Amino acid sequence: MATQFLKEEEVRHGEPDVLPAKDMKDSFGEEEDAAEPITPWSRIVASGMELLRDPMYNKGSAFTEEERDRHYLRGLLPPAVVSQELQVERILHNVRSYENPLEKYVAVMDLQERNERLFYKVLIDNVEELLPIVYTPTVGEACQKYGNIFRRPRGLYISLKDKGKVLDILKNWPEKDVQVIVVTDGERILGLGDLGLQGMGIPVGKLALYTALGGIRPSSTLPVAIDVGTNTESLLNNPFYIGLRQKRATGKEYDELLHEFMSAVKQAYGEKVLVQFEDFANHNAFRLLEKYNTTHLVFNDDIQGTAAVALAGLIAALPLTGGALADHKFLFFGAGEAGTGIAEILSLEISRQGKHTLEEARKKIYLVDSKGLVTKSRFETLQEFKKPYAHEHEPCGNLVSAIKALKPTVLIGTSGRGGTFTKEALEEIASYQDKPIVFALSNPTSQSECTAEEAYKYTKGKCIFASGSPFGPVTYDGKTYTIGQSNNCYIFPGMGLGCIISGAIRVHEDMFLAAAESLAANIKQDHLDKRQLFPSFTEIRDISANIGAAVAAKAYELGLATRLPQPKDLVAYAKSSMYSPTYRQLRSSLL
Ligand SMILES: O=C([O-])CC(=O)C(=O)O
Ligand SMILES: [Mg+2]
Repeated sequence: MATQFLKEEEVRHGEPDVLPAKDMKDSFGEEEDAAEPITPWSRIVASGMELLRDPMYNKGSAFTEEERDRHYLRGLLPPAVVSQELQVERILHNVRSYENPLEKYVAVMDLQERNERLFYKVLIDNVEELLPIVYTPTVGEACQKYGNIFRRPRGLYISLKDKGKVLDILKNWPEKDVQVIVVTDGERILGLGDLGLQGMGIPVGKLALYTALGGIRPSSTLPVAIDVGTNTESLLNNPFYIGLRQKRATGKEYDELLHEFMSAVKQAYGEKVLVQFEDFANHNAFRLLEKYNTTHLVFNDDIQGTAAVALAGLIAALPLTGGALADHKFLFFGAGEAGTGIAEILSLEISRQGKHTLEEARKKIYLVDSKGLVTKSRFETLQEFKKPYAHEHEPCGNLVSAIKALKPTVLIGTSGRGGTFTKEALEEIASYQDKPIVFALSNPTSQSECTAEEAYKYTKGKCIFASGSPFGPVTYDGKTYTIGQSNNCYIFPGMGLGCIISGAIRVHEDMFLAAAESLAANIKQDHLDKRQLFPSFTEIRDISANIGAAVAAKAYELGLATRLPQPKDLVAYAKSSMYSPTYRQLRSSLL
């Protein structure tokens, strides 16, 4: 009887996460009517062994006696019926028994393939412990070895071989109501470089966080990896590599595939699907964003998400340093997506405070790239995105000489190069500045410009520190500091939620400013006492709801929202729209 069908109430995003009143009654009840119409929120799911093999509906040993009888599961499961809470404990027990983070990653991601609600319950209830596993830093190692640990495909793989067929590929995806896509071409995965198709681990991980942190329904998320080849020899020579064995296509060939994808996305899912560009190399990231942000609902996480989160950290730090943002001098080490993205949002925020023009604000910001300080004398040869920061200044060949010459109060690492905030550099900034702000934002941990411990040690406990990858607390000179993680995962889930609940059709930079301000507002005196610039992840779902509401409010204000009328209480509406991983009852139907 494997063909018997069940239905589960499925809540769509933008609809509050409650069932219509008539369906609130216990769905096991005899009142079930075969002729009952299927609501727009219903889904048809198989029963018996097929049900156990379907990660969206499988509850494993948590299926109740009644469900086992009703849904043809008796005998297919061992007799012990356990609660979801006990299942969570069991999973944690197993995950903790592995010492190697990559083994933990495989164990947790396997769960996502078996039992999706349990996966999210484990993740949501243990977010601080598991974030470094499903996300930075372990996801970086997972991508490096993606071919070796490959078990089951997840997401859509679109390669040069598929040119002309991209819409057909989207049609192969089982979900029709996609609301958020994260797409990468794998050319700059974290600070690990070109990992080709193995970069797929990043969209998969980011979207797991859209659900766990931002409450986006898993079935409405779609990870995509675009395969145009890789220039990484070790991957091309690895028999387990999962992508095309060729060097990266560029120019017209690349642009055509990307364009076909972007057009197909709109055709398949409409105007309101959010596309997050992730881990593209600089030479494509800026131009793709510019090309598509007037026609699609898109943003680039590494430029704009990273920028908003860093801005939130800088705003949060002001009570510690005193003064306003405009009173600081900023030096960026690394002038790519993150560096210039932060520089731009920072200039915008300073200019919005009314005392400075955008031009004046930009003058407070200096960039160091691989050739040294970005100066006017280099203007002609600079990439476009660096040009606003090419100021009149003597050349400085390296970071330390730039610190000496400029005496910045804020030092931000976005270089993708580990260990580059040397003892000398950190000692220098602490030599003239009482409370220097030092952000080492590159990921994963191996690429962080310095460790939290080094930052406190070499500045003799003076610095106010944040990092892109997680670090545990640091004790220096008898004081213990909590290290805030300036990672875009504080922003993108709330940004997605805000776009969805408002039905936004474009992402505007002011929506990122609103998100940053909302995040910064979580930092209170007790955080500042520990010099912690970002809140703990245990509160992240409420924080995401607040960010979502702030983003949505801005979208309404800018006339970019299509879901009308505007809900009166956006925070309550955001919260009620969030996915909950608690098991739902399956209803018997269509007998
Ligand atoms: O994934 C992360 O941890 C943050 C990010 O976008 C990157 O480093 O590229
Ligand atoms: Mg990224």
